[in-house]
Amino acid sequence: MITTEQVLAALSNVEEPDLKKDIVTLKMVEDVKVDGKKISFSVILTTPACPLKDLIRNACVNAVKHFVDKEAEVEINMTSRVTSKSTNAFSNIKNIIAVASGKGGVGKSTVAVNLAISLAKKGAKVGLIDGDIYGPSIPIMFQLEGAKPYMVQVNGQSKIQPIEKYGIKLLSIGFFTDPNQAIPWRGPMVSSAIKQLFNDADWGELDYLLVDTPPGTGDVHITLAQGFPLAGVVIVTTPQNVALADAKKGAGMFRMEGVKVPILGVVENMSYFTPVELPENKYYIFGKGGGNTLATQFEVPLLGEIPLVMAVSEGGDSGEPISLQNENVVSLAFADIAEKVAQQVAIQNALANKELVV
Ligand SMILES: Nc1ncnc2c1ncn2[C@@H]1O[C@H](COP(=O)(O)OP(=O)(O)OP(=O)(O)O)[C@@H](O)[C@H]1O
Repeated sequence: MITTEQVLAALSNVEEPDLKKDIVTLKMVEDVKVDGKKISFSVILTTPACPLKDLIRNACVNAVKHFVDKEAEVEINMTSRVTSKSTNAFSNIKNIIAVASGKGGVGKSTVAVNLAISLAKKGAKVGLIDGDIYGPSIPIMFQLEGAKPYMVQVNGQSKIQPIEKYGIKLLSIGFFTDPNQAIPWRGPMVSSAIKQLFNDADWGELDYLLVDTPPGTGDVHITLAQGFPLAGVVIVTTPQNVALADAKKGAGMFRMEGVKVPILGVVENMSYFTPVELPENKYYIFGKGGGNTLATQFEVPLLGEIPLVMAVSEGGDSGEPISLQNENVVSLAFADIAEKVAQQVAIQNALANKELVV
């Protein structure tokens, strides 16, 4: 007769490739049930966007068949519980991810929005803060210009209710300012506005809260890096040398002593132009390989390369970001980037919690 102990012993041969420990030691296996040759259990991944899901599932099936019974009928419920740093002060927001660039106009907001949508499509609970005080573009990208968030009472306190669209909870500085009026932002004002978006809003439970930051390194970045337990930062660049040089400075700020925010990786946007009618033709109009060089210099992954495609800017302007579509080259690229970001967050959390030693 097969026992649950035998199943667990077999599964202790399955290694989580990123965390480099077996899935039983990592407490990723739950609800083991045995009924004759029918064996079922749950595997709890570190994120619903886990790129290793199929690999781990296959390894589990193989381990049970190899070590327990080759005729076993294995049923696995692949589920997830998103991890967080144990020092994270927010009990409801598991991971805050900043999206930053050195230069303006490289597609930072485009990446932040499509990344948020791609993570939500994988089943994660996602929030997005538009912290680009100088040019908040998220209201336009979600067709929410002029929208005003409601206030709600939470435990006797008045809180801002984020606006929900496409399954994402959103707050933008743009919801509280007049788009026709330029605001002379001073350091302390910036800092308190950003803090309010976090602390005075009713975010509920979130797996990932993405923050779109202004270009460069300024008060928003300092406030975030010093005041919040960031899970990491995603650096967006285009391939040109000028963009790369600025991206290097931007990324460098997060590496400074006293800041030390993990860089999750580099996204190269507008990597090449591809005509709709000839998708196999790639024209590297801004140069080739810059994002990869930057990622190598910082010893971080290149998370992906997004082509220059008209549908991306059309999606942004019309309030229907391209990642809402399914079988599209760009939305597939963003889906892949979302998996890689979630994977890097899980690795950084494991490192911070001393569950992973490198
Ligand atoms: N891969 C792409 N293909 C085509 N157009 C793109 C692509 N990425 C971004 N764009 C367009 O380029 C413009 C700038 O993008 P976006 O606003 O995302 O940049 P940003 O870096 O956030 O800018 P800012 O400096 O204002 O914060 C937008 O019109 C956007 O739709």
